[in-house]
Amino acid sequence: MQSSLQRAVSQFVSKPTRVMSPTCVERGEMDDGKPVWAPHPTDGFQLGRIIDISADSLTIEPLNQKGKTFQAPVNQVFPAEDDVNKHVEDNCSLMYLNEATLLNNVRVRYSKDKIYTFVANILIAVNPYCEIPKLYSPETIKQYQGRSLGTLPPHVYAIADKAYRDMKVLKMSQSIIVSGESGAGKTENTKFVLRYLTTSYGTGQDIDERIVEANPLLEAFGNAKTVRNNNSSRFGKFVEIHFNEKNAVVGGFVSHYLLEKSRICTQGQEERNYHIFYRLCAGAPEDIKGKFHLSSPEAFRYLSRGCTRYFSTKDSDKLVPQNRKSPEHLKAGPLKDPLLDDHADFNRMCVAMKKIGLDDTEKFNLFRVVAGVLHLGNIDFEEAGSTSGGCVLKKTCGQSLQYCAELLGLDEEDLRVSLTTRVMHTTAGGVKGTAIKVPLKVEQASSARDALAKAIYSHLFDHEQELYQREGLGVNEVHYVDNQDCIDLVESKLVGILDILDEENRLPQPSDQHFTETVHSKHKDHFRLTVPRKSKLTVHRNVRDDEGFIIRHFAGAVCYETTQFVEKNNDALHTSLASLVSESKDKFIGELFENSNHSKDTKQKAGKLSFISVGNKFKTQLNILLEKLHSTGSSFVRCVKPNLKMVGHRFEGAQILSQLQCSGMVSVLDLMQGGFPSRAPFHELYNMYKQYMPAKLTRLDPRLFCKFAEFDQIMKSDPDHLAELVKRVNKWLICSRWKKVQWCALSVIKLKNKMLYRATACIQMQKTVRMWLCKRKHKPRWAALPLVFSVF
Ligand SMILES: Nc1ncnc2c1ncn2[C@@H]1O[C@H](COP(=O)(O)OP(=O)(O)OP(=O)(O)O)[C@@H](O)[C@H]1O
Repeated sequence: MQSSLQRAVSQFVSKPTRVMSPTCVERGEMDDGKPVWAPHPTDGFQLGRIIDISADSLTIEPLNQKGKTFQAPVNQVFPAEDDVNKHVEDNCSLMYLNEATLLNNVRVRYSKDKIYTFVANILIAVNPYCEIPKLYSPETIKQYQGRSLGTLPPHVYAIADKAYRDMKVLKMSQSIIVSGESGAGKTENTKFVLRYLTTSYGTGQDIDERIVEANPLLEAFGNAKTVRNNNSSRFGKFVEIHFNEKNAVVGGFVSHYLLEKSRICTQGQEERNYHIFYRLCAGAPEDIKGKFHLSSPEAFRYLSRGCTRYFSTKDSDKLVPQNRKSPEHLKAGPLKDPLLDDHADFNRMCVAMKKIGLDDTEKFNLFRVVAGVLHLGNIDFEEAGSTSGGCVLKKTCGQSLQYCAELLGLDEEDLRVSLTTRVMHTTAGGVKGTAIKVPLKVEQASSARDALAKAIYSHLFDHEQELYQREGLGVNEVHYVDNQDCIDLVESKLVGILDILDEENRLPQPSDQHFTETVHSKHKDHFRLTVPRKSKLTVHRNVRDDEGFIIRHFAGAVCYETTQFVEKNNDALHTSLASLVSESKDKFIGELFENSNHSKDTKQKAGKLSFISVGNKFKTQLNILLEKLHSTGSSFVRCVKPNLKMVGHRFEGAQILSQLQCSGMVSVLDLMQGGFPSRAPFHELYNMYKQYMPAKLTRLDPRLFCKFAEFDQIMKSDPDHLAELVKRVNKWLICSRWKKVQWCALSVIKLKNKMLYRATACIQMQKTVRMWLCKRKHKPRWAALPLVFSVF
């Protein structure tokens, strides 16, 4: 491998001949018969030869299909490397930097189980969907400690170590931003970063363990199977690791934002609710199962409408009693995933709970509430048949009501009444403030039940987090960012989609259709917003204009179907239910709702079903996250999902290419066109790094100082290599000075020769001019001489 010093020197001094984004045609390379990368519908790019060119397209003959040709736009054809099977650790060391060579490099590396690739200091991580031997072993962790980027093969550990060293040296907090689509590997890579930092730079105390162990519990309550990812995190996460003045890990801070609450009550047919529900059903010991009246997922409305199969292996499937399996599971068998196993994960989760300091009672309480939510979902309503227009509980639901009340510590009758009526306080006429009970219709009671389930579960989710805080791991809430004009469309005051939605929620009779129509009418000419029928996809074209809208995001167009938007935007729980749970005689449930806004708000605004905007919460959280990120240095990991089938060793080029484009990697390559991976004024770099350089080097002029090396390599935090590096830099400096001296001597000689030449030329010119002047002066006399001679 080329040493990084050499890389740095070649980058700044001799400037490698790189050919960048201009197409091969623009550079006149088309007629030398070299292979080029041309678009391919599924592979992203294919190798071919240019046969002909027209004004804006090229005729390409694929290398593997001689005689067949196709047309490709000029700007989508790129030069290929001479050896297309060659791969490099840092994509920037390729001769041609373009999206096709990037995709090919990532492809070749992926085929050799090299899932990580650098593009300068950004790490691309392709999800292998299988275990790669030794990739994350303790030995590998050791190898990366204190080693600079580029000295070892690309790895998420290298990024973690760089962030750690930057924090140590620059005395500034660092962020590692891990991005990618669902299932691309963000959670896994974040876990590896945590494991790396706590293993390498922990204090050896159990706080390190707790930071890592916090994950299984968070995942159990916040992750679910979706069609795109078996273990999809349905909440945003911002994990902080705190270091003391000796740069050792002393604590952590897990921030989360907006759990997907709708999943608690409904899921798509092939999706599941949160893992915890299935783990409890599959793995709970018989005594817990009995106490919490658990059975198969099929028996619970909140689980039965989605996929009811467990994740298990051949062996663990035998450990799950038959009566806990749904007919669907018995028929189709278990779901398979190398990292998921509901039965075993239940036990793993119990161990993790113990490790983070939860005792048996706390564990029992968590499970009890989860079971309570399941039984709550089974409560059903029917019309009362009286003139009140209200509803009553279905007779068959008596047991669910009893179990639910028992598990949540509520009075059975109170729960029944609170689910079927709403308390209103009179504001006019009669005695002001008199409470009256308004009967609820079947749909209203069902919505109230679901709202209660969501509120209980999300409070439970927040309450885990509080436990971490108590144990030295904290919580707060944040959100994520997108590009500016889209953000304005969504966020701006009054006309932004979120504000339009809030406005709709405040109407006496809000509706999803009216909200959608308002969005379209307020943004009729907005470039980023359009109606579903203009979509390229048939499935979107079937959506009516008042049922959705399309936003053209940077990453591509997304069709938002607006059914349930109004409902999802309201976090409020009606008064009677909110006070019912907050006054539960069960201490644990009481605590869950103790400091909740619901109880405060609903008391204050009694009389109306208050509105708590989910969208607004989102905005606030986003700003908090942005502020945090602004105050830190950043490193980036771009995760890539290799295929939609979620299997190993399958590289679907076209969709990987689109992920690389959307993650900005292609733009990064364009940025590198000049050969400089990053840009900073010379004096800033000089000031930042001079204290870590030997005195000999700091005396140099900032411009020269900045020329000679990759500073990261010379940082104090790389002590093993510092002496060697300084030696090399010195050598380079001597060489470069010697070259300068040689150049100076040559220049002086050249100048002397030039001066001599000019002096001779001057004399020659003087001679010529003088002779000419003389001749002119004496010409009359000289001309008269023959006449005088002829007279004599
Ligand atoms: N480095 C890896 N090695 C082995 N398997 C991996 C790796 N990264 C991801 N996976 C597999 O891919 C699955 C999805 O990864 P992960 O949950 O990290 O995706 P994600 O980007 O966090 O998705 P979401 O946004 O839906 O939460 C994992 O459950 C695991 O099976």
